Amino acid sequence: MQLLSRISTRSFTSTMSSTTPLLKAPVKLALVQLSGSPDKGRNLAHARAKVLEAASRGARIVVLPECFNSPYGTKYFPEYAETLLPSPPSEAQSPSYHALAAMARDAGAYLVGGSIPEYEPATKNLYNTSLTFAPSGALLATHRKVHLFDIDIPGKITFRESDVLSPGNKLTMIDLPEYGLIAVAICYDVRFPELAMIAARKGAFCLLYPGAFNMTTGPLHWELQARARAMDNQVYVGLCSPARDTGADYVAWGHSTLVGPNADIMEKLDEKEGIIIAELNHARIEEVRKGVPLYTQRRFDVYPDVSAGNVKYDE
Ligand SMILES: NC(=O)CC(=O)C(=O)O
Repeated sequence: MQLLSRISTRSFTSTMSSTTPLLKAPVKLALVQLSGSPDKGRNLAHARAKVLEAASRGARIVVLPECFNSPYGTKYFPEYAETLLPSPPSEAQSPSYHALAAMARDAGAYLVGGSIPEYEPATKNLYNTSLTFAPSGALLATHRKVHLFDIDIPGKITFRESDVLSPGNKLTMIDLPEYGLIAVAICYDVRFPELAMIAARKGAFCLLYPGAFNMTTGPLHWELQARARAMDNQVYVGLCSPARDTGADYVAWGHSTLVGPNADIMEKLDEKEGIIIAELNHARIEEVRKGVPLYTQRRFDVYPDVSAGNVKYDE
């Protein structure tokens, strides 16, 4: 008995205090489900119009979909890829980077810029990369998709991002000074609960995934993944998809979804273009964690804490 209580006291130590406010002030988040086309210029202009619309409706964090500037597919990535060159006169080589920076600045909002195909000249590698900008237009973080989408479901879908892309090597957490920490990852990354768990234990209030599930995996797993990550971690989760284009090589499921910390669907779109805007607040996280106090009940004497040890992440 004595031994048990000694073990449990030690193992109940969480990496966070339950009184730490994860979300410092209520914030409106927008998930912008965009229709795309093969025309990169049109995609950037369209994204800009929708980001400004979301901001005019009060959103202070705006999220775009995976590969919002190009069609999604391995044959498109080399053609649409850009090298990330922040300073002028590189605008022509890096149009998406500069367009996103301007959108954030003109919207006066944090912008999780979906993802774009990226080319790194030094290594000649291609990545599926998400750029997050501050309301000033400054780049805050870069997330390269860590888990590449390689699946083979006979008769349904075969996709191998690793034929052309290289994986990123870190977890991405971003400090938004007025609000707190968010984590950003891309699509297939959502299927790996470790990323979400580590981010939440490090104090993220919201996990954001630009993503593009398809007509096979979308109905099966899209909502389930979002709700599972929220349920396990008692945080907000946002999945932001392109709108469905049945003429595209890869037909996206759509259904951008915002889930609350109790795994509740706060808002969900259908397959068409649209914008979700909803308020996130700390009181809701606290209420959920008080009711089901997972954060004080973990047993790291029985199993390891995945957020401890050798984790590569930006904070
Ligand atoms: N497109 C992806 O990266 C992932 C996906 O469609 C799935 O996991 O299903």
